[in-house]
Amino acid sequence: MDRNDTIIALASGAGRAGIAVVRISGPACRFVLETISGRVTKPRRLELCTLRDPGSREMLDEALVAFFPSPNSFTGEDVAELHVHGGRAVVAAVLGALVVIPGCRLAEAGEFSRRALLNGKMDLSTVEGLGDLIDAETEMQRRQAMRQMQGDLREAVERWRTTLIEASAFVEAELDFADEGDVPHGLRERATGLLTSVADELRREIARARNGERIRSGLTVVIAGPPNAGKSTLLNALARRDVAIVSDIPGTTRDSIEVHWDLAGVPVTLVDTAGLRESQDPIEQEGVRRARDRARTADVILSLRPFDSPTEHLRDAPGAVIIPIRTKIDLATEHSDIGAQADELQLSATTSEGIEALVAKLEAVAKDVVADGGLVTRERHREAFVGALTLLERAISAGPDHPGEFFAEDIRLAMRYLGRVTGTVDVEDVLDRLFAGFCIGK
Ligand SMILES: Nc1nc2c(ncn2[C@@H]2O[C@H](COP(=O)(O)OP(=O)(O)OP(=O)(O)O)[C@@H](O)[C@H]2O)c(=O)[nH]1
Ligand SMILES: [K+]
Ligand SMILES: [Mg+2]
Repeated sequence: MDRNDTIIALASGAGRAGIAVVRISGPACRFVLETISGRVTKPRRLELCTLRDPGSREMLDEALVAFFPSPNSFTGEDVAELHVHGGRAVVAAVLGALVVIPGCRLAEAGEFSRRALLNGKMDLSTVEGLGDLIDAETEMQRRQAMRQMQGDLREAVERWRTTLIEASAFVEAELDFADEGDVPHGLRERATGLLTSVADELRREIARARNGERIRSGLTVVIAGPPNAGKSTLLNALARRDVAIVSDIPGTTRDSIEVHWDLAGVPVTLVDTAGLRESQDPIEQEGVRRARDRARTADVILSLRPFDSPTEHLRDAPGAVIIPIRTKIDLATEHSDIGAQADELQLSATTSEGIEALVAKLEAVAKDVVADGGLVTRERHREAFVGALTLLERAISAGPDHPGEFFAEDIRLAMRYLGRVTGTVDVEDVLDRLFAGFCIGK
């Protein structure tokens, strides 16, 4: 991947559209404009130009052209945008004409953003925010991505790093004075005070991290319970679609069936599972194994049991919210009813009783997640925060007799962890993975 190449890509979505945007970035940008549109247009103005094939001079399209000279552009390099008519053949012809210009080639996935990062226009956390913004499917994902793209995470990390640098300065001073055998009072205490303030903030963000990750990647809600509890019926009712097969034969559902759902702006994957029971049938056994697997990693478990079954609800799912539900209550008679357990939601898919209350409960869970979202949106951030916190806690608890050199080293390593979040250190580790998920032209 040569950084001196001028890169070209369709920046808008593929397929038929009114307008398509072709983006160009790199040192040959001016030459490209001269070649294809006859002139370099005025900076940051849209100008109507006739695009011509560089070889045959045949007209390719009428386009609005914008030129963003370096360094005031998305990538920091000379950038141009060609707003062409969005037909597939138009786009193919324009791209075809551009890539034969010397020094030009098609961009790789995420290459524009990578250049923006390498040229200091963005840091790793804001590039991630941009990626998430483009992938955002729900309102809360959009808001979260926007905050990160605008630099909320970066600013916090930079603030903490500044505080830690200040703390290091006190320790350095202490080490200097120690050489002279006359250490002024309170330097270590002041350094420890600064570390404590950063550690407190890190701890708070780590506590909220799961919620931030849930907003980004979605909540998993698993419907679990014995065969014929009405799990598939409930999935269909919530999805308002006939997604899963329902029958009065126990063991109908084998595979886990997933439906995507937008719950108060939070993306949700709703999973219907095989009825939990002992079975001789190897396929059903596998279904039950998958059901238990999904329940183990769920954020919310809808634990179902029919009104006439004494089944115990799942209770031991660490980290998950469990909503116990008693189903088919439309069928309950004095003889058959074995009674409600405390905290059970009463539900009938036939009469729709309880459905609204269940949705309200789920929305409340989603709202709690959103209300306590915080700065962390990815496991990568959480790991860096945990790493930094561990070192700060070690330094804080070591006490005043801890050698200053060790204290300073812990601070330095903690700063290194924080630097991973914004990409000031170890950036290459993360880049390839991050940009692989990007589309071409981003
Ligand atoms: N009367 C009544 N019948 C229901 C209700 N919910 C489900 N049923 C019936 O109960 C039977 C089982 O429903 P399913 O949705 O297939 O149950 P399941 O839990 O998915 O069953 P498995 O996939 O076999 O584990 C079907 O005949 C449904 O029509 C309800 O609220 N009231
Ligand atoms: K069934
Ligand atoms: Mg089922």
